[in-house]
Parts: sequence; C-alpha cells; structure tokens
Amino acid sequence: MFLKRIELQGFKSFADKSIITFDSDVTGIVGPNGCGKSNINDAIRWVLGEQSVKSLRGGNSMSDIIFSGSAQRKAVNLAEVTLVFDNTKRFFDIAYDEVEITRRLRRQNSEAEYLINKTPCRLKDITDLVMDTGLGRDSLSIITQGNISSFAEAKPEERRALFEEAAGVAKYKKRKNVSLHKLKNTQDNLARLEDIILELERQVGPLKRQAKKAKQYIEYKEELSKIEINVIIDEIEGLQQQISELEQRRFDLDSQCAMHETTIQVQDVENEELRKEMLALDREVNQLQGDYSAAMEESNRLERRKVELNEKRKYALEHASSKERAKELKAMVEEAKFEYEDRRRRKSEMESNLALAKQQIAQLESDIGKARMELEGAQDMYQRLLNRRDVLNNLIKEPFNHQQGVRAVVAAKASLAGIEGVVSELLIPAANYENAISNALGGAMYHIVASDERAARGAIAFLKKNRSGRATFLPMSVLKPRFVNKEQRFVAEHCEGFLGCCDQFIECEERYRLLARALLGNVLVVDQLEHANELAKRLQYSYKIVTLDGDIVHRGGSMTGGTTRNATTPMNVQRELRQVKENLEGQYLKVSDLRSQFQALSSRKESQSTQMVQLRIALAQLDSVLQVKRGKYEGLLADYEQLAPQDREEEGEIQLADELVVAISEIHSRIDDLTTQMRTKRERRAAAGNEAERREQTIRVTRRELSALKQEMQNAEVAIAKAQTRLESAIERLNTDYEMTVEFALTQRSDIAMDGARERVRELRSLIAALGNVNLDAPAQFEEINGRYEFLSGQRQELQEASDKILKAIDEMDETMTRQFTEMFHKINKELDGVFKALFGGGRASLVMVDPDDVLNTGIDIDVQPPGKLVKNIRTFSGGEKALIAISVLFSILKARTMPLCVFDEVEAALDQANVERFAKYLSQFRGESQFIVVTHRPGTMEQCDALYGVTMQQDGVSTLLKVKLADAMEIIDKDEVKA
Ligand SMILES: Nc1ncnc2c1ncn2[C@@H]1O[C@H](COP(=O)(O)OP(=O)(O)OP(=O)(O)O)[C@@H](O)[C@H]1O
Repeated sequence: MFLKRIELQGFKSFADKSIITFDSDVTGIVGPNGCGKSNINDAIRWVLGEQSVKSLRGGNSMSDIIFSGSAQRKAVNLAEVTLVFDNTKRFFDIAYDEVEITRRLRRQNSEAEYLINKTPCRLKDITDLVMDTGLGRDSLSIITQGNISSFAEAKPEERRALFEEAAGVAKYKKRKNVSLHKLKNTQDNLARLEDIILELERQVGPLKRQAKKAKQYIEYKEELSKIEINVIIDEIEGLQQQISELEQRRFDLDSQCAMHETTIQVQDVENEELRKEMLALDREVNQLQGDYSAAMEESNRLERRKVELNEKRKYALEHASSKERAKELKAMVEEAKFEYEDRRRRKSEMESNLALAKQQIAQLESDIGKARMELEGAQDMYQRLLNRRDVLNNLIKEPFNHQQGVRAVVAAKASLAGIEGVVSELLIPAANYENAISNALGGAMYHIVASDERAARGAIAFLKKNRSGRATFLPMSVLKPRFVNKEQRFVAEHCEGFLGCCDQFIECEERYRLLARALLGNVLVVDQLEHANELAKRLQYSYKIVTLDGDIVHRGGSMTGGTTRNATTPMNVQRELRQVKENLEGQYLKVSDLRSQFQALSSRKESQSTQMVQLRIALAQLDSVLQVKRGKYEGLLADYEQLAPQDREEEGEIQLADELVVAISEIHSRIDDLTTQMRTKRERRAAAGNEAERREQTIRVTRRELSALKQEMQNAEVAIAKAQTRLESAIERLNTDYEMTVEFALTQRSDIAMDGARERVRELRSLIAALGNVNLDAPAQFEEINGRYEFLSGQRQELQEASDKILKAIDEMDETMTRQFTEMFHKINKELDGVFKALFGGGRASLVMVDPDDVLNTGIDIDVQPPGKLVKNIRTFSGGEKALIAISVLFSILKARTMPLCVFDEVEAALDQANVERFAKYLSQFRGESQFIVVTHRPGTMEQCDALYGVTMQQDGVSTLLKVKLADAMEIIDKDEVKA
C-alpha cells in the first residue's frame, strides 16, 4: 500500500490519538454526518502542505484545526498528523523505503512544525517532495464532493490546473515561476546596474582625463625630483666649494690685513722712535755746532796768537844771536815734537776707539741674532695659536661631525617641527666648569631636545627615511627636575672643596632651566678628586660627583678619570677657544715687544757702524796730519842739530815754550772730535731721515694696500653671505621639497649631464605650470571608479548571460511543458470517450483546448454529449450528470497516468444508485494500480471497498475510529438515514 498509515492527534475532532492503517487498495470510510470523516481527508491535505484555512474548512486562523474542545472535553493545544508512505517504488524522490511526513501546530504560538522521517524540515521540502507525485494540491488525488461539482462548472482556465497536475508539469511551472521571478530580479538588477553604469560612465571619462593629467604631473615631478636632486646637490657642492674658497680667501686676506696693520703699526712705532731720535740728533748736532763754533773761535784766536808768536820767532831767527836763534829753534823743535806726539797719541786713541766700536758691533750682532731667534719663536707661536683658533672656530661651526644623526637633524632643523637644538648648544657651562659639565653630561651632551614626543617621533622618522644615523631625543614635555635632597645638600655644603650642583653652573634661556635640572640637578661639583671621594663617602655614594678636571665619582663609588686623546667636546672647544684668544693677545704683545727690542738693537748697531766709519775717516785724515807733523818735527830737528854745539841748548828736559801750543793742540783735538761727532750725528740724522721717509713711504703703500685688502675682504664677506644664503636655501629646498638630508641626497645622485639638467629643470617646471590645477587623487579615484565600472560591466555581462540562460531555461521548460501537457491532454482525451461511454452508457465526450496555439495557458473545455441528448453546454446538465462528467474525466486521468493515492470524499453523492454502482465498479478496475480512500455514504460504493472504517462521534464531540464489516457499515448508514 502506498499510504500505509495515518496517525492523528488533536486534529479537529480527532482529539485522541487515532491511527488508521491501510492494507487494501480500496478503503472506505463510513459514518454518520458530522462524525469527522472529512476531517481525515483534511488531515491528509494538511500534512501534504495545505496552507488555506478556508479549504480546510476552518475560520480565520490555522489554529482552528486544533481540537477546540466540547462540553465534556477540554480543548487541546497541539495538533499533530503523520502520514506513513511506502516508498519502495520511489514515488517520492528520496532514498527511503518508508517516508513519514508529519505536521504539527501549537496553539500558543501558532507555530507550524514539519518533519520528514522525524527530522524537522521546511514546508518547501514537503511541497517539493510531493510535487508531481500525483499528490499535489491541484491533483485529483484528493477529491471532494465540492470539487466534483465545481469542476463541471469551472471556467476552462480553472480546469487547466487539473490537467497540468496530471501532466506532471507543475514542477516545471513552479520552476518556471521561480525562473520568471529570478528573471524579473535579474532584469531589475540589470536596470539598476544600467543606471549605475551610466552614472559611472559619466564620471569615468573626466576622471580618466584628470588621472592622465595627474600621472603626467607625477611623471614630470618624479623626473624633476630626480634631476633636481642632482642639480641641488651640484649647486650645494658648488656653493660649498665656493664658500670654502671664499673663506680661505677671506682668511688669507684677514692674515694679510693683520700683517699690513702690524706693519703699519710697527712702522709707525718705529717712525715715532726715529722721529724722537732725529729730534735728539738735531738737538745734539746743534749743540755740537755751537761747541764747534766756539772751538773754532778759540782756535782762530790761538792761531792768531801763534802767528804773532811765529812772526816774533821769525824776526828772532833772522836778527837775534846764534844763541837766541838756537833757543828759538829748540822751542820750535819741541813744539813740533809735541804736535807730532800729540797726533800720534790721538791716533792710537782713535785706533783703540775703533777696536772698541768693532767689539761693540760684534756684541750687538750677537744680541741681534738672539733677539731675531726669540722674535721668530714668538711669531711662530703666534701663528700656531692663530691656526688653532681657526681649527676651533671650524669645530664650533660644525660641532657634530662625529654624530651623523645629530648632524642630520641639526642641519634639517628648519624643516622639522618642534626641534629645539642639541643639549651642548642649549646649556652653556660657566667659565672653568666646561670639563666638569662635559663629563657630567657624557653622551647626553649630544641628545637632541624636542618640544614633545610627537616632534621626536617626526625627527626619528626623518632619520629613518634618510638613513642618516641615530640620535637620542629628550622631549621637554616629559622632563622631570632632579635635585639633591636638603639633608645631603647640607652635608655637601660643609664638605671641603664643594662648589655646588652642576645645574648652578649652567647659563641658558629660562625655558631650558628644567632641562638643566633634569640632566644635572643631582650631580655635584667639587674642586678636586680627593674631595670628591670624601664627599661621596659622606653621602653614602648616592650621588654622582664631578671635579673641575672632569674626573667622576659615580653613584656606588666607581670612578672615571684621566684624559681623553681627543676631548673636543663642544663645551671644551669653547673653553679652549677662550684660552687661545687670551693667549693670542699676550703673544701678540710679546711679539711686538720682541720686535721693538730687535729694532732697537738693529738701530744701535747701525749707529755704531756709522760711528765706526766716521772713526775710520777721521783716522785716515789724522794719519796724513801725523805725517805732516812728523816731517815738520824731523825737519826742525835736523835744522837744530846743524847748529853749532855751543849754541845748542843744554840737554835736559825740554819744556814747551808756550802753553799756546798745548792749547792749540787741545783745541784742534777738540775741533776734530766735534767734527767727528757732528759728522756721525749728521750721517745718522740723514740716515734716520731717509729711513723715516722710507718708512712713511712703506706706511703709505701699506695703507693703500690695506684699504684695497679690506675692500676685497668686504667683497669676500658679501660673497660668502650670499653663497651661504643660497646654500641654506638649497639645503632647505632639499629638506622641505624632498625631505632629504644632504648626505642622503648624495646617495641618490645619478650620473647625468648637469648642463642639460638645468635646462630640463626649467622645461619641466614650465610643463608642470602648464598643467594647471592637478587632482592628485584622480588616479586613485579613476582606479576605483573604473574598477567599479569594469566590475559592474562584468556583472552586467554576467546578469545578461544569466538572464539569457533563464530565458533559455524558460523556453526549454515551456517546450517540455507544452510537450508533456499536449501528450497528457491527448492521452486523457483518448481515454475520456471510452470512460464517458462506460459511465454514461453511451454518448461521447472529448476535451478541447480553448486556445490550441497557446498550450501553456489554454483553458480546457469539455465537449460532452450524453446518450440521447443534444445539449452540449455542460452548465445545463443536472448535478448528477455534472458529477458523472467530472468523474469520467477523473477516471480518464487515472487511466492516462497512474496515481498512487486517491482520496474521494463523497464524490458520488449526487449520483443515482445505478450510476453509483457503475462508478464503484469502474473504480474497482484501478485496483492494483492506485490506492483509494473513499469517504462514502453509498452502499454501492461500500460494496466495492476491500476494508471499511467506521467513524463515530459520541457525546464528547471526539471522533473515534474502528474497522467495520460491510454489514456494520450498512447499519451505520441505515441508522443515519433513519435519523435523517
Ligand atoms: N477544531 C475542532 N474541534 C472539535 N471538533 C471539530 C473541530 N473542527 C470540526 N469539528 C467537528 O467535526 C465535525 C465535522 O466533521 P466532518 O465534516 O468530517 O463530518 P462528516 O463525517 O464528514 O460529515 P458529513 O457526512 O455530514 O459530511 C463537526 O461535528 C465539528 O464540530
């Protein structure tokens, strides 16, 4: 049996669990009116998915099908019906031999539950399972009296469903509906898509143009940046070279200026000395001139007296006695001798003076040699100090040569937000505390102070991007002051050599005071290491202590000290520079002093040399005078010796005849002396005058040169400043436009020709300017919009294809349905005439398609002619005839296709006894092919049943079931009829 069992509970009048088991082909359900027979039919339809409450003969709500109680019985809250099918013939497309379909409904939530083989499922699963098995909603499997009568009266289109169900096209129809629904959705989506695509198309065009422009711009920019980095680097290098050359030139000019100024100063000082000397010489010459005139006067006076004396002698020689003549001659010999010896004495005097002068000159030359060496040494030292000053100045200019990261950040400071500077620039140690502070700070000296953490992050990102090394940053916003607590400070203050806390010895802007406190507030300074140890001990080694020399006693007592080979920290450099500057001043004075000494010695040597020359001249002159005097003496002596011996004076001491000779000799000696002196002084005066003039000339020339040098230096300064400004702007351009340090940019340099590059830069700039406004987001926007456009176009294509596929599938389904429907229609039609004749005992009947051209929608008309009747319009037939026509169609269908189950609910009610019997007999022909459950009142029908169930309802309004024999069934009917 196909339907093996029905189990009902709580469904309509079946309040208690009732089971109807089917074991024969034709099962009759009998019972009095209202006992609940049709409820069984309803139960079957309900389980198979009926959703219409009306067709289940309920009110407004599905919960009307739950047993609602009676006078004696309470209502129940759950209705449950299960149909158990034999599926060995696989009427259901499911791999179970037995299929159990259950439907439940709970009153409280009106919730329906569906189960297939006790597994919960959806309603759709049940309708899908049932579809086209012949058990469908519109099939003939469940036919009521109402159906039968309405079939004949129905419009042709309404009848169509029955044939569709018979033809098994319902599933196609359903699928077609789904497909049509899908098609509609697809086409709606397509329409919506079209709108969007249209809108996107409108945007894509302009965006494409903008994106092209932006790409062009980016290309130009990239090329520009590539070339411009080279151009800027080239410019920077050129400027650096220029600046370095200019600085070298300035340095040379500066040195030359200094030399010129020194020359002028020296020449001035020396000229002053010369002028003083000349003045003194003039005075002395004047004085000597006076003395000379006086001596000449005296000499003239003495000479006149001598002439008088000689006249007297001449007379005496001519007129006096031989004795007297001898006496006179003797006096003259004595005079000549005196004069001769006087000159000889003076000569030897002069010779010793000359020797002395030579000796003095030699001494002076040696002194000059020493002074020159000393001066050269001092000048050498001065030059070395100048060089050191330049080195230190350069170090100050570029203080972070060994700190790549720090150098990079400092160089790019202008383009980095919130970078304050390096600790060593912001905190300036007081004089003499440089070593202490430098060592107390240690590496922190090179930490970079940032306004806050964000600024530090920015600078770190910059270093990373440029691969410019590392640096440590101190965000000011997180700095905390450190200090020495009061008690410890008190202890320290009473300790020998304690000077204070490091931060006290810092000069800085007020806003960096916190920085000083944070870094140095807890570091103590003492004068020397011994005191540092003592203090550390007293403070229990809890503070860092630093000495003026920079030695450190760390917390805990470890010590650091000694010297560093290259201790050029920015702070030490400042200190050394200060010292070098001080030493330079001292050295300059020393050099000037030594130069003056050297000049004085040179001048003295010169003067001694002049004097020596004069002495030599005087000596030569004296020599000739000496010869004359000697000749005169020897002549007179010969004359005297020729005198007769008796006339000669007694031998003995020769007395000078007159004091006059002595005086004359003396005055001549004096005149000679004065002359020598005057000549020496005049020579010196002339030499000094010449020297002064030469020096004046030198000063004038030097001044002219100095002014030219200063002008040139000013030009160099201006050129340096200009180059410096250009360099800064080039570096800033590199920093700002390309976010690069010079060092990093150098690594990015490529090998391009610079001449063409500059031209190309200009060209690119004008090309970029010509592009006008550029939307840099355009490529991304275009990409996005175009991506969407292409994606949606693809989707449109897919939807179009899907739509085509659906249409094709619909066409195929239409074709299948048309074919199946037509085949089934003809098959049924073929059967109908025979069935009709059998049931009506003659006549003829056929089915007609109202619109054969539209098989899929055509209504179905029935063309019948019962035997002996001419009436064709079906509506004009009697109720019984109508029922019989419908039954004819029903049986034709059953003949045309096998249906596993048919439930007939009083379909033969309107037939007369003869027709009932014909109906019943005809029905029994289908035994073995279909299972029939027949609700009936008619004995004719009952007789054809293999088994009968009697349904009764007692006073409690609850239907009960029991299997009955035909006779019992008849009895029930009889009773019923009696009641009626
Ligand atoms: N929800 C419900 N709860 C309780 N009883 C119900 C419910 N729904 C219907 N009934 C009862 O079911 C009976 C109707 O059953 P049904 O129509 O199956 O009778 P029937 O045996 O087919 O009668 P007939 O021979 O006159 O056609 C009525 O007595 C009705 O009160």
